[in-house]
Amino acid sequence: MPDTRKRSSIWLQFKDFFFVLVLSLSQFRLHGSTGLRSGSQANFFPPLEDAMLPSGSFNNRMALITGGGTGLGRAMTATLSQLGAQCIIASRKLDVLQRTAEEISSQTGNKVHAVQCDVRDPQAVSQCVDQIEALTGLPDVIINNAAGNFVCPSERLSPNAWKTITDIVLNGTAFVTLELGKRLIQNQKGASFLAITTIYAESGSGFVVPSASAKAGVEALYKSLAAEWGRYGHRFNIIQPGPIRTKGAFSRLDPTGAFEKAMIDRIPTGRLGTPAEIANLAAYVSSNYASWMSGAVIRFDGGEYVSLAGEFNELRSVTPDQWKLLEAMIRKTKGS
Ligand SMILES: CCC/C=C/C=C/C(=O)SCCNC(=O)CCNC(=O)[C@H](O)C(C)(C)COP(=O)(O)OP(=O)(O)OC[C@H]1O[C@@H](n2cnc3c(N)ncnc32)[C@H](O)[C@@H]1OP(=O)(O)O
Ligand SMILES: NC(=O)C1=CN([C@@H]2O[C@H](COP(=O)(O)OP(=O)(O)OC[C@H]3O[C@@H](n4cnc5c(N)ncnc54)[C@H](OP(=O)(O)O)[C@@H]3O)[C@@H](O)[C@H]2O)C=CC1
Repeated sequence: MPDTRKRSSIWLQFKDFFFVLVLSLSQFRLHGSTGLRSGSQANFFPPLEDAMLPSGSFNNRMALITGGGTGLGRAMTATLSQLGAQCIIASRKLDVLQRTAEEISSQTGNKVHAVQCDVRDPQAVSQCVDQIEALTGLPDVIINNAAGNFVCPSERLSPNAWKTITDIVLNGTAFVTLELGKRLIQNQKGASFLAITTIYAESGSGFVVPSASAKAGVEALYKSLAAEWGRYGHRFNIIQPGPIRTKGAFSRLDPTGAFEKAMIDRIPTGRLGTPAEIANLAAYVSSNYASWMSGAVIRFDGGEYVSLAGEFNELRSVTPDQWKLLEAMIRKTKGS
């Protein structure tokens, strides 16, 4: 390589390194020594971590949670198990599932089964449901939580990148829902289906376009089936979480940690959600306390969506002194 090209390539690598270093340092500074970030108003909205429903609410009930080995799915499994459910967690990584299953069942005393399944493959889904039928019988509660995602400018997406995300999120949810739905109908058994989408399923979002498209599809699927399959005893609901720090999500959506402060700044409750909070909501929606709830879309985001949407919300940063000036200017205006 000629010297000038070598020098410019080294400079480019240095620039990349410097960019990541600055982002990482800013993250360190923002996290402070506690590792937690929040706005001052977060003190008004402390997260409660204990299970909300009465103990035994899920006694004699079977719950399938896809992606239940990690993150939010794991928290939902822990809560349902604590409330008496026998849980089945399913995803690709059997070792992760088995570890989670053992940890949760040793805490709650209720059995948690681990079943390997790639939801993109309809045959694997059908075999997984065979396994579930043999282990516990058909479930009463189905939570479609498994997902794949990463931030990426759309012009950099390969066809396979698009297919991978939409296969996991939309096709995977459809395969699991249809396979279980058909068997439940055949057995004349009712069930609660819950899909975990996200707030941008409604608005769309740049840089996560396959995820936004697939999550919007999941919402259409669940709203449609809520209308069609009530006659078989099936309820379909949707939770749209805002940002909740999990390794799976944040390592792919905010790899340097630089965007977390911006998220918190625009969340009116001044903090991220916690896995235990969403687990309580998922448990309520899946329980018989919510037996009249179907076709619902529940946004659970500390107010982030409305905060992003309102044209004038940035005026929050105007100080009282600045308001005095602004008001005087506005009042001085006469006519149009
Ligand atoms: C903050 C509020 C809103 C938040 C919403 C959050 C929503 C979420 O869904 S968070 C959940 C995040 N969790 C996960 O994503 C867990 C599972 N993810 C994965 O396993 C992987 O990340 C992946 C989704 C990529 C699937 O893994 P798999 O091994 O099946 O695929 P690969 O063979 O690695 O990749 C498939 C094609 O995608 C391309 N690709 C992968 N990563 C990227 C990237 N960062 N940027 C661009 N393209 C990527 C990869 O190159 C493959 O394409 P090709 O090279 O053409 O074959
Ligand atoms: N955390 C957040 O801020 C938000 C999360 N969400 C949603 O919450 C849900 C959980 O996300 P979170 O816990 O944060 O992230 P995780 O990455 O921890 O969870 C995703 C899960 O999906 C499983 N999974 C991925 N691909 C497949 C596949 N092909 N077949 C079966 N299982 C699969 C993974 O297990 P394995 O690798 O073993 O297959 C993993 O357990 C997702 O639906 C996500 O879209 C929505 C909004 C915000």
